[in-house]
Amino acid sequence: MTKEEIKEKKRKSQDDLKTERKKHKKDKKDKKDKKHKKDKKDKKDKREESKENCIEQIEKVDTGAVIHKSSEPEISAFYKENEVSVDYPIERHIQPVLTFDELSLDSRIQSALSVFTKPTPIQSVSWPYLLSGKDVIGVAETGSGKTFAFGVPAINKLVTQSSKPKGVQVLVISPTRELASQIYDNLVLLTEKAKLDCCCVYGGVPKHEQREKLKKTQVVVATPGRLLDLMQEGSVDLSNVSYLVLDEADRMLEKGFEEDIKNIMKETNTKGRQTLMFTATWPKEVRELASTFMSDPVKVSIGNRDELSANKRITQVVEVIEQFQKEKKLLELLKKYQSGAKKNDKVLIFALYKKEAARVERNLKYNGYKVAAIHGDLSQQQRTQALSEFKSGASNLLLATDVAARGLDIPNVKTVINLTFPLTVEDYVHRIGRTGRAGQTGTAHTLFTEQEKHLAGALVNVLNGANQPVPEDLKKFGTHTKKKEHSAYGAFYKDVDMNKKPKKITFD
Ligand SMILES: Nc1ncnc2c1ncn2[C@@H]1O[C@H](COP(=O)(O)OP(=O)(O)OP(=O)(O)O)[C@@H](O)[C@H]1O
Repeated sequence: MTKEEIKEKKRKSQDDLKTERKKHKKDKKDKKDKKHKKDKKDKKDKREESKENCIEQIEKVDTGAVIHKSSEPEISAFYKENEVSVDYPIERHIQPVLTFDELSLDSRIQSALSVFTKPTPIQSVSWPYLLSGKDVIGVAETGSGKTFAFGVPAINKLVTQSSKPKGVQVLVISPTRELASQIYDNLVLLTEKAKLDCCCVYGGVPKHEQREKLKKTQVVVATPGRLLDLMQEGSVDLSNVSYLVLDEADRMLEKGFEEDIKNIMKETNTKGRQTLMFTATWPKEVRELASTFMSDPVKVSIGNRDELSANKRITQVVEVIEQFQKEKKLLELLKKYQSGAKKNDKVLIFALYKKEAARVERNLKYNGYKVAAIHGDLSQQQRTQALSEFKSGASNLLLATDVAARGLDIPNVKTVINLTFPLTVEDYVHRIGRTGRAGQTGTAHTLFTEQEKHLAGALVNVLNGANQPVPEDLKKFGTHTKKKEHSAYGAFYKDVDMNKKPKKITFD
């Protein structure tokens, strides 16, 4: 063989090897894709099958607190209409309660519920499990009555106990002071009737009063930081806590809070504890960690919440603009959403960071708007006052950072304006969920800039999932996930991929 021929042969065998490798890689990818598709299909089939079977097989468990009255067709229609899914062995499913008549609670609790006509879907499905002592993960849209979903069984458990409850028995942990305070306001409606004490513990206010209240209370609502502080100084004993709730559970299980939660949980009655997690968004990243705190949990979800999804009663408008156009645009939007017949409509504006919020607040005031603000640079007293003015309607414009994104139940917020897009699309769903609550409708108007293009794909999915129009300008960003420094926030800016854990924001 000549030198040339040898060379040619070598080149050929290298080419063959390359082609072979490419083919192998492609086969591997095809196989993986096929498996992924098959797994997805199997999962879907399983869900459908479980839905079909569950009507026939669900137990009419006698919890003492539930008298099942609804017929199979009624339940079947309810499951379908509300897209209920219960993740639990089919033979251990319990039938939901569709009316308050099906509950046999302590009469004082029952009377507190009489202001409502019927349970919300998350209450209907989770109550039978909770009343029978099970650990529950409850996932339902924003504003769907989750506080009473976990609160009613908690207080009913206390009042129906054979012995008088001693020490702290029920503990609810929430990520922000405002939310803790709101949960407290709801639970007090139940505890007052039942002649029990309830106390709210959060930072930014003196400890003395909280210490005194903790000595005699059975129910505590707390933010993690202050609670740990009081635990460390020996002002609170959690060893009798047998009903523990993490509200906004996905936020509570994020990196920054995780350690605090572990430290709190280990001080509770770990053997006899019923553990609950409630949230509107349940990303994959926290599911495994959650299971380490729970025992044989039932996962109840309302609406198709496997995919991140927004409340469908909210009209979502997304506008792609340039960064520099934002503040002018905001003034136009306020004219649009607060003029004529809409003059007194409540509008909630979200900024991303407190510096931005402070600047926009000044600008709005300069333009003659009476605006209340709530962000981390303000004292707790200022925050509380701003929120209560907005709640009562004394002011109809509130500017907030993500401190107010989750859980806050403010009546009649007609419009949410996202001046700057949040760090994650989960936060977007929570923010816009401040409108369209308790069956009402609302509008969310979002200003989106190129700085956030890495979140465009996930946002498009949320818009599609709620049958909302997707602007062409947004589609142009595709599903880009490239890391990039934010021109407005520079080094403070963290690019958050939907597949990674979101950045922790400390509110406590
Ligand atoms: N059975 C019911 N019928 C009608 N309204 C109800 C019922 N239960 C609770 N509500 C009301 O619905 C509103 C929203 O409830 P809640 O704040 O518990 O929502 P949520 O699901 O916790 O929302 P988020 O995810 O934003 O925290 C409250 O004003 C509450 O009083």
